[in-house]
Amino acid sequence: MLETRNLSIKFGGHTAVDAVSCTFEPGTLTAIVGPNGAGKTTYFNLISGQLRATAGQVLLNGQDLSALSAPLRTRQGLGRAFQLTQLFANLSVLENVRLAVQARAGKGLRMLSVWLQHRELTDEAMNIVERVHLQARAHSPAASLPHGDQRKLEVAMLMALQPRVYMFDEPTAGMSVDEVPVILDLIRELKASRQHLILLVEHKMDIVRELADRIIVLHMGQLVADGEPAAVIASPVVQQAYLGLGLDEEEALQPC
Ligand SMILES: Nc1ncnc2c1ncn2[C@@H]1O[C@H](COP(=O)(O)OP(=O)(O)OP(=O)(O)O)[C@@H](O)[C@H]1O
Repeated sequence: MLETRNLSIKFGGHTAVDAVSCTFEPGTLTAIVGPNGAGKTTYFNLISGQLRATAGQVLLNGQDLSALSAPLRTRQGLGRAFQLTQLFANLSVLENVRLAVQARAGKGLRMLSVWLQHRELTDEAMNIVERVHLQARAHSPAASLPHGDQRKLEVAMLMALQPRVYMFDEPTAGMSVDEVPVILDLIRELKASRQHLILLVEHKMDIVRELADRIIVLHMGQLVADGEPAAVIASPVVQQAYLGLGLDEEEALQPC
C-alpha cells in the first residue's frame, strides 16, 4: 500500500500541494485529475522523490520513504517512467532496456562483462522491447527515436525495473493517434495482472473513464474529490473545480 500523509510543498509563498492525505491499494489503478496547475505533477514529484516535501510523508507498505532520494525510492519499488534525459542517448533501445534489467537484477552497470556472462538479461530485455512493439528499433540509438517511440522506451525501462508502483504522468502526451493504443494496451496489461499499484495523471477523460478504478481530483493543490469514477466525474465539486476556472466542460475534460 502507498500512502501520502499531509503531503505538502510550498514554492515561495505558493502552496502547490496542500496537505494531501491518500492511500492507494495494490491491484488498483487510480487516476489523478484536475485543472492545469492543480498540482498533479508536483504531487507525483513528491511521491517519487524528485521534489522534497515541505511537510508530510510518503509511505510504501508502512515504510517512510520521505527522507530518501528518488533513486533510493525507485529501489524500494516506486517506478516512474524515465525521462529520456536519464537514458543513454547513444546506446540502442535494447542496450538501454538491458541496463535497466541489469540494475534491477543487482548486477551493477558494467556493461560488456555482465552482458557476456548473463545472456538471460539480454533475452529478458528483448522480451520487454517486443512487448512495447519496439523490436524494429531495438538496435537504433535512443536519441534517434521519434517522440512516440521514446515514450514507449520510457515504459519499457519502467517495466524492466518490475516496480511495485507504476507512475504514469500523461503517458500518451504528444503521441500520434496510431501510437496511443500501444501505450494504453501496456497499461491495460499491467492493470489486468492485478499485481501492481498504478497511478495515472491524465487529462483525457475517456482514457480515465476506461482505465481508472478510482479517481482523485486535485484543485489548487488540495484533494477535493475521491471515489468511483462515474460518481467523481458527476460530483458538483468536480464540475465546479473545472467549470469554476471558466473552462468549457468539453475543454477541461478533454476527449482523446
Ligand atoms: N519548481 C517549481 N517552482 C515554482 N512553482 C512551481 C514549480 N513546480 C510547479 N510549480 C507551480 O505549482 C503549481 C502546480 O503545478 P503542477 O505542474 O504540479 O500542476 P499540474 O496539475 O500538473 O498542471 P498541468 O495539468 O498543467 O500539467 C503551479 O502553479 C505551478 O506553477
